[in-house]
Amino acid sequence: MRKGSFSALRILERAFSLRKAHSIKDMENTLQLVRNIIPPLSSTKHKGQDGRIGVVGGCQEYTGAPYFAAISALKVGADLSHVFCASAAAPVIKAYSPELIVHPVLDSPNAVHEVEKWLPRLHALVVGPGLGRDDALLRNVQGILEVSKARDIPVVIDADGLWLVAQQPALIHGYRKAVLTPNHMEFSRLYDAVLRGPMDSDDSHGSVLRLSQALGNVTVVQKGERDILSNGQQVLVCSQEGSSRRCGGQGDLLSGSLGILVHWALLAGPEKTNGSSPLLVAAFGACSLTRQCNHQAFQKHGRSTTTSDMIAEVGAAFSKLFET
Ligand SMILES: NC(=O)C1=CN([C@@H]2O[C@H](COP(=O)(O)OP(=O)(O)OC[C@H]3O[C@@H](n4cnc5c(N)ncnc54)[C@H](O)[C@@H]3O)[C@@H](O)[C@H]2O)[C@@H](O)CC1
Ligand SMILES: Nc1ncnc2c1ncn2[C@@H]1O[C@H](COP(=O)(O)OP(=O)(O)OP(=O)(O)O)[C@@H](O)[C@H]1O
Ligand SMILES: [Mg+2]
Repeated sequence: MRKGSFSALRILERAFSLRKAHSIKDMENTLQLVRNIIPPLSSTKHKGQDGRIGVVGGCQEYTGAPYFAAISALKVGADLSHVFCASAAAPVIKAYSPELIVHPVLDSPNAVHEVEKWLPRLHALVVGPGLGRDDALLRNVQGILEVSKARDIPVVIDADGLWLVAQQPALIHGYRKAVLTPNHMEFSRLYDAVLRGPMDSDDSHGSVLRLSQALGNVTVVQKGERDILSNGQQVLVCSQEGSSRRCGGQGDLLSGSLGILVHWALLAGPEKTNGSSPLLVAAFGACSLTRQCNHQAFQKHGRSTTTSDMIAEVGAAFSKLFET
């Protein structure tokens, strides 16, 4: 190798390691903000006080996704976790877990009312895991989103909930208590629908920032090799070590965890997040936790790792990241 190209390589290596050190420091600072929003365990609290979460999703085809989301909210620390699903999915989800409260209402003609009557008792909704794309169900979910917004309930929107938002961005435009958690495909579909053009794949920070701004500063979490999070003002990157195992359901773990973290973050407020947006801090917490669960499960199970193995790691991963 020529001398000039050798020193250029050294400079590049140094720049890379400085950037890495900088991003590790940023990650640690943001993890500290997540720690600040976690409510202390206390013997004086009553059931429900640390969070009651509702998951809206689950149809004939998909029963795993709403289960993963709802059980993850409980494992992270919610006291009660409800699932509002289509009637065909309910007995299956109930059979997975006695810990979930399951309402077979989503395909009923009164679906919006059936969910709305529970809203005064819920702190946050996770809308979309395993919802499917049936028009009648999506119309009901549109109504549920409208009544939830009217009551100022925080909503995490994932999976087929994002399909609905791509059809009707006005549904959540400007709603500051919404967080969207698109995967690669969901992000490009949303970007196309909202910004009326393909995203620039060489500028993922800019794309996430622009999508959030175009949606009226709704918080957007683009999941991927690195998760990129923005509220249209600030951009955070989560590159917590995970693994190369990409089994289905990991996004459901993320959206369910985020449901409870969003509630905790809003309760704690910006004083506890050092002026950063509570929703961004919550989203950073859920991304780090999901990736840490993936890392720990992969250490034990390698290629056979599934989302159930990751859920079994939630307790240890939470302690490692947030209870140090
Ligand atoms: N056990 C279950 O019940 C599960 C159900 N699921 C549900 O399945 C439904 C459809 O979800 P999908 O995520 O398949 O959504 P889509 O139907 O939009 O498909 C996304 C597609 O993008 C591909 N993709 C993902 N990341 C990519 C990347 N980085 N580059 C290129 N392609 C990429 C995936 O292979 C998938 O085929 C949702 O309701 C979802 O909740 C999933 O959550 C997985 C688990
Ligand atoms: N290439 C990758 N490397 C490391 N982590 C990744 C990678 N892609 C996604 N992840 C992580 O996996 C988790 C789920 O993201 P993913 O893109 O699989 O969501 P999803 O497609 O919605 O999942 P689901 O199957 O639940 O619908 C996120 O925490 C994300 O950070
Ligand atoms: Mg998904």
